[in-house]
Amino acid sequence: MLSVQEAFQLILETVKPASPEQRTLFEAWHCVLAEGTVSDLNIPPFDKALMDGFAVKSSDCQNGKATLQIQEIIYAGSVPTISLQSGQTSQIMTGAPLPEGADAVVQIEHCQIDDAARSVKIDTGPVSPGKNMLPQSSVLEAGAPVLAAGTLLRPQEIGALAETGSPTVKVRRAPTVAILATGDELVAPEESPEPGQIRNSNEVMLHAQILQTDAKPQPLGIARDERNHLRSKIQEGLKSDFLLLSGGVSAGERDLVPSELEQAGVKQVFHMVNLKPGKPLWFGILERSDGDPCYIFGLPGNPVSSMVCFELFVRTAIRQFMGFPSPRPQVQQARLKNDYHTSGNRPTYQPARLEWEAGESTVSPLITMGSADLNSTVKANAVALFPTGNQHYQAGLKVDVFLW
Ligand SMILES: Nc1nc2c(c(=O)[nH]1)N[C@H]1C(S)=C(S)[C@@H](COP(=O)(O)OP(=O)(O)OC[C@H]3O[C@@H](n4cnc5c(N)ncnc54)[C@H](O)[C@@H]3O)O[C@H]1N2
Ligand code: MOO
Repeated sequence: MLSVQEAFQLILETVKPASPEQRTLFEAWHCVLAEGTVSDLNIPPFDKALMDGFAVKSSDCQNGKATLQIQEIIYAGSVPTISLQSGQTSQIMTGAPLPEGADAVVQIEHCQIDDAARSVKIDTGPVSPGKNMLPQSSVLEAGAPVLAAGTLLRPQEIGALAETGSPTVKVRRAPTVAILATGDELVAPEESPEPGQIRNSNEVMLHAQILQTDAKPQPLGIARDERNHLRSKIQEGLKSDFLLLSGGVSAGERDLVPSELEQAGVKQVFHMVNLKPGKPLWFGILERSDGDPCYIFGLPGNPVSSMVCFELFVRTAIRQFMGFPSPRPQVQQARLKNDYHTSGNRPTYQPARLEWEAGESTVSPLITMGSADLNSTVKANAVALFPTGNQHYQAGLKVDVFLW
């Protein structure tokens, strides 16, 4: 059976990043840059005052006291017209360009203006060159790289792009993701299940998981375990960039999903991965006539299996589509808080509680009734990874975890 790492590899080889598109900065939040950007100007573009006060030659104020002749007032947005000689100063506002000859700014709070004499008396500590000013291009030089391809655009990156002359950027879009829950036993969450029925929790859960990736969920409701109904719902879902089916992928007589996907022209990439929960995971691709493929995941119906498979594999595929340079889940290490015992013939991905204690991460795998026990995941904020086999792990050992 395919290992988790092999499954990741096949997903990354199959899913192609979306074609880049140009977007304004108002539409680019949480997109991934498809091309690196450079600054079109020096940052700051001029020697810039960082305080309201007086632009001075620091050599005039070395003992912190001076009386200087005022030349002009320089506001933010204006350009100084007089270069300072020794004994001269110009009043300046935060953000305004320093006049030639000035190399420091003294805060207005340390200045006493004599309007009649057009002079100012400064009484401050020693003034060193560069005080209260930001030299031209000290942050960035024109032509210097600002952001690399693959960068996720958070608010600070969007601000930096605006500052450096990239009002539109090439990004990759997030995909549309159709959700199709399958099963005769399912009823909507607002209904009271009859004997043998259960509520469709996977659809809304997948909807929320998709939103967490920034992709656009498209819920299609429930497909019954009947070929014609499933077939028409699958056709609807194949119009999206991704189609997630939940249930009907293992070995039951009404597990129609793999054969119906094949019937719809979907090429299977893999079926069955060696992990617990999530073994019956199915993945394939449809090369559509419009040129854009649809990527299809058949997620196991058990809610915890569906959730874990999404976090591991679907999230990775969506991140690959969006152009993230490292689409796989970020694994970190934490110390086991208590002894833990594993059994079974598959690597286990166990819902767990990660905490920060005494300066390090600790992890407590949660007691669960298995892949149908969604309730145990409510207390979890992480998944702990344990290899195959009957194994005793002592408290204090470091184990791999990822957040969810
Ligand atoms: N003979 C075998 N039987 C099973 C195997 C196997 O290898 N051989 N694998 C088991 C494993 S592991 C899993 S996981 C499940 C996955 O089965 P399916 O993907 O075919 O899912 P279903 O049988 O349709 O449902 C399983 C379980 O989940 C409930 N379910 C389904 N959809 C939803 C939903 N939308 N919301 C909430 N709960 C849902 C469903 O009622 C079942 O209880 O197969 C094992 N069997
Ligand atoms: O792999 Mo299944 O998902 O254990 O229950």
